Amino acid sequence: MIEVDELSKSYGRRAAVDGVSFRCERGTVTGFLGPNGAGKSTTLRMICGLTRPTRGRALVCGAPFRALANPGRRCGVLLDAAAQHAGRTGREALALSARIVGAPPGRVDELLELVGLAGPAARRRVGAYSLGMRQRLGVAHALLGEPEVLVLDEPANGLDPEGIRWMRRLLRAHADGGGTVLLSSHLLAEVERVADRLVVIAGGRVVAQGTRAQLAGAGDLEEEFLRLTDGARS
Ligand SMILES: Nc1ncnc2c1ncn2[C@@H]1O[C@H](COP(=O)(O)OP(=O)(O)OP(=O)(O)O)[C@@H](O)[C@H]1O
Repeated sequence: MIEVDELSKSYGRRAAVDGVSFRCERGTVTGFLGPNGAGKSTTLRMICGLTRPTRGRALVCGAPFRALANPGRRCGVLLDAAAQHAGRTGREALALSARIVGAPPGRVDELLELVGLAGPAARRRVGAYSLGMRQRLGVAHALLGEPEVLVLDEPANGLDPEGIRWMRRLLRAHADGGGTVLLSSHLLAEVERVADRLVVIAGGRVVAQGTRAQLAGAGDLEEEFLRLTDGARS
């Protein structure tokens, strides 16, 4: 479970995130949606203890991320798939993280298989990976410690249609198994098919949250999303 309470971050006089509050319950996928520059990444970074809030707080499994004893076993994180060591093979990178998290030896091959990087792909250097392959490896890293919570920033970036469907099914299965998933996107179509709840952010503020039906009823969700975020694109 994730609890975000009045989370705010200012850079100088500019508020990147301003009083953002929402909850992600176990067994659900929450889509965190907003146009470019809305404050999604900054919010996710604060949830994961990488950016210090100016105000407010975020709890993951009941505690601030930085206070979790072995965070990789509670909360799997994929914030920037491009930020991975280019010189290691996919398998080496994952094996190294497995040791840090304390994952059993067999987990690396199991995950490479799960994310579609088994075989020759696992033996290639990460520097030669496409963005989609890096996203897959990033997801494997996030899943290493078998965490309850997953926090993923734009995980569908660079994935082809088959990859997007694979990601959707993986996240759905994680939530259906009792996990908690929070994923961001600036593309409504990517998240509306998998998310149980949507949190829409624009200009650093939450402008709507709820189920699809609560947000748009029988109407057009895309129209509603564009209306809600109109004027807040930067
Ligand atoms: N380190 C920083 N210093 C100054 N301003 C920042 C910093 N990080 C983010 N910002 C600003 O905060 C605002 C929100 O940025 P953020 O990256 O959180 O948005 P986003 O919703 O993730 O956007 P995108 O979809 O384009 O990735 C933007 O105006 C951005 O320029």
